[in-house]
Amino acid sequence: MTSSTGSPVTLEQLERRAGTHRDRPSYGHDALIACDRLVRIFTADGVEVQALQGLDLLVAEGELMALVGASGSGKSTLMNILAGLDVPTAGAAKVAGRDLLAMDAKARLRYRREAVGFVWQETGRNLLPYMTAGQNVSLPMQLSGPGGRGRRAERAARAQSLLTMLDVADCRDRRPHQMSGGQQQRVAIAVALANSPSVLLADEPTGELDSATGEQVFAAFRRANEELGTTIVIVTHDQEVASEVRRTVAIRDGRTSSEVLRRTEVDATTGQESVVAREYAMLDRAGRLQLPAEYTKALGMEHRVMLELEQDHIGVWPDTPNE
Ligand SMILES: Nc1ncnc2c1ncn2[C@@H]1O[C@H](COP(=O)(O)OP(=O)(O)OP(=O)(O)O)[C@@H](O)[C@H]1O
Repeated sequence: MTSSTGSPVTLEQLERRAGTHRDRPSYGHDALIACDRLVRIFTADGVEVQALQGLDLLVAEGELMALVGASGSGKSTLMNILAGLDVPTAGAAKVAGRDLLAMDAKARLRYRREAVGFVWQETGRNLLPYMTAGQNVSLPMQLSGPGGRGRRAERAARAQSLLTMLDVADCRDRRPHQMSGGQQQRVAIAVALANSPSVLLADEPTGELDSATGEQVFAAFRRANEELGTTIVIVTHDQEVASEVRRTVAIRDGRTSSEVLRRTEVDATTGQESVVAREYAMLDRAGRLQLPAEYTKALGMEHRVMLELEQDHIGVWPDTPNE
């Protein structure tokens, strides 16, 4: 074997290299959500659908982030896995220290009750129709652990404070059909937060609402994130929601393909604040990079491209065999 300089690699160098690798912290060791080469294959009528094709995703504790992607790209499949409702075919997924592939039925139930909360698009799926908002929020606390969480009065007090935080205290004694869609979704967030989950997952939570109401619901997520520190992942088609979070991750064909990061910059002379957004392509751990379809189409890139390593960047050119 030779090194990059052409000289033979010594045993000592190989050992040192192996040692560095051993000491390196594992992928996503400090992330609250770590998906590593996640694969989910569905078989329907003998046909295989690869809904997730080696998806990598890290979410830090305390983040409020959005997932976007075309219909069928795998967003709901990922959310169902993170919610503990579905199990991946291969890969690894850890949420709040729990290995989602290794949980038995009992651990999975506890995970769903205590570690994650979810809010779905269909308002009717989030709340029990015959219970008031206050009862809906108290229920998960009652169901968790032996004897439920705290006494009845404590549960009612917590329900009241969550409803107040999310600006729907006036709905406490109303049943879902007596509330607007936006109020129902905010009560649903309170239900999801009842057992102080580490992660709150929301699949198109503003999908059935008009934009003004959707904004109020998004404000409720933001409040939960800021006041309780809950990590929140929202799947959305809503451009408004996607542009209001610090990080938006796009999923394409069952993989994370690009990411938009936003940060606030303050103008040195005027002191005025503005949000600067920057788009990044994802580089997976095997070095694979997914080029945006519009870029490859614009330059007629297909099958293979030419690469050149420059001092501070890598050049990518269309394959032009006749030149
Ligand atoms: N239970 C299932 N059985 C078979 N195929 C499925 C199943 N669930 C999802 N799929 C397929 O997996 C792919 C990803 O679906 P998924 O629902 O995760 O996409 P999505 O990004 O959430 O789409 P949308 O935005 O329309 O909800 C699709 O091709 C879908 O048809």
